[in-house]
Amino acid sequence: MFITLKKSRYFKISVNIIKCRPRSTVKGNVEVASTCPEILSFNDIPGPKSYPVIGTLYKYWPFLGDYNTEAIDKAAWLNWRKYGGLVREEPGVKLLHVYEPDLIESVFRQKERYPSRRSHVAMHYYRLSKPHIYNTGGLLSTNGPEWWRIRSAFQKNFSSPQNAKQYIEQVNNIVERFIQWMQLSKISHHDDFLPYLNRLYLEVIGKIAFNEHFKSFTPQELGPKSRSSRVIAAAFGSNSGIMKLDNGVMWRFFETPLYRTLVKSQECLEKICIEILLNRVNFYEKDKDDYEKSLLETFIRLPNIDFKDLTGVMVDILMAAIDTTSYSTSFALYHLARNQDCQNKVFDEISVLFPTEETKLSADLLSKAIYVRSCLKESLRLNPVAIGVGRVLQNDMVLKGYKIPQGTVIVTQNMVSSRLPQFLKDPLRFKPERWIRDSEDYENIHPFLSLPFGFGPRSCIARRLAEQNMCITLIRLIQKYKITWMGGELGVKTLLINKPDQPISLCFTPRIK
Ligand code: HEM
Repeated sequence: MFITLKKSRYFKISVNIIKCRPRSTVKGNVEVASTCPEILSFNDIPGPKSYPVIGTLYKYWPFLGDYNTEAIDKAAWLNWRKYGGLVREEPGVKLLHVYEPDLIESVFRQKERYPSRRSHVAMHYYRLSKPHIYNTGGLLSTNGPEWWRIRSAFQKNFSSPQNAKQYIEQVNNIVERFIQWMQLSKISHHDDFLPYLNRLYLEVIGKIAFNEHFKSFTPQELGPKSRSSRVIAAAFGSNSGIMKLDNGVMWRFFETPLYRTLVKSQECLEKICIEILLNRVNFYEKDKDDYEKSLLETFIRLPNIDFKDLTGVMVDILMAAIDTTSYSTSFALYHLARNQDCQNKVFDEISVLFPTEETKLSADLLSKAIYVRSCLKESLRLNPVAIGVGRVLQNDMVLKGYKIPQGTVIVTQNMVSSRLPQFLKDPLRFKPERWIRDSEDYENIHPFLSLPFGFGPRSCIARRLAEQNMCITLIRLIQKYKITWMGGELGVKTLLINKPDQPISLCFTPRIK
């Protein structure tokens, strides 16, 4: 007798117990359960054919393989259709793709003292080869107790709600200056808006994190060789090669062009960070009372954190802050520009919360901008910057009747799952109301379906700041302009961070007062 197990809570509870339990089998994309006493092995999990020595690595090889690393989401879709909710691969490591939110939850509910990721492997190698500059591979790439040493030191100042709130005014001022610059520069839909958002968020993170004004909208800084242009290019140069390097092996034997780009980008970021850091250390020592509080200022006073730890975290911040926030804002603007009814609701909400342009943007008003925040949530569901979340399993576990050994690299496929009709209604539609409790379109969405900032102690350290910064940008832009989308259907290039695959072509029409 077969029963469907797709949403079974009983099944969710059973996945951690290695005993006789019902297990499901997958036939194409249809999941059915059978009563079966034994736990199956990792190799029994459906997935592409694995060969001796190379495993499934051939799938990633240029010309031979059918995976395009810049369109890895397409491969994830095909695998889901072909193999179902768990997909096994072996590109040099045991790799498991997990699609169903119940199973994703089980993975994250494992008690792990130091949740680990296998990513930024080449960057980790590069930083450890420079012990005079770095103590560790940094927050993004380090695992184990050394990761926790730096994460626990930095996270209080980074993540607490109180800490995020204190930057509202500074960020608002930067966004308002940006809008004035847009007006003066007569930005039109012929311009790609993304590079301007990169500059905006460089200004924002520069101010919040280092109290550094990059002046990136001045004519000199808009040039390609300026400091701000080099930082933005180096952050992108670091991020865009990470996934290919993680999947490649040649860089371990000789300096491949991609590894060289990574090294050059890291060198550029570390040089600029060290200059800022030296400046700040001297400044704080001279004049302790007269400064604007930046993250760096609080970090410098941390016990057990030295200059090399600070360099690592500053480079991580520049790498992690610019592309993520500007891509996410681009997608939010895209969805709002294509869904004028939603944009009108945002405008109505803003008009009530901010009756005049002089109304001060406060933490209290931001917390009341429920529709704006739901739009962001909905946009991040449809277009998360990462296809999913990666973890290295610390202990053996059983998932859907299969034994998953310790050391397996798990990739949760939230981007695909978040677009599946099994898990929410009308999934391809941009519908912020689905997140609003008192709306009639509210859906009780599984909490592990959309995880744009990851989950648990290893989740994005800057989530609150990033959400707040994007909210402020959306509020100020939509307050001023009716925004229309002038491009085609927007897709993604999967470069570790999902980049819009075409220019952000927006028409900004000033709203009539
Ligand atoms: C919309 C903006 C952003 C998104 C969607 C985002 C998303 C993510 C995700 C998915 C992770 C991995 C989480 C996990 O493994 O569970 C992450 C980690 C991280 N993010 Fe963000 N992020 C954003 C902005 C930022 C900003 C602005 C910063 C820095 C100021 C930042 C710094 C970091 C760092 C340092 C980590 C590594 C944390 C660790 O491993 O302990 N992120 N982020």
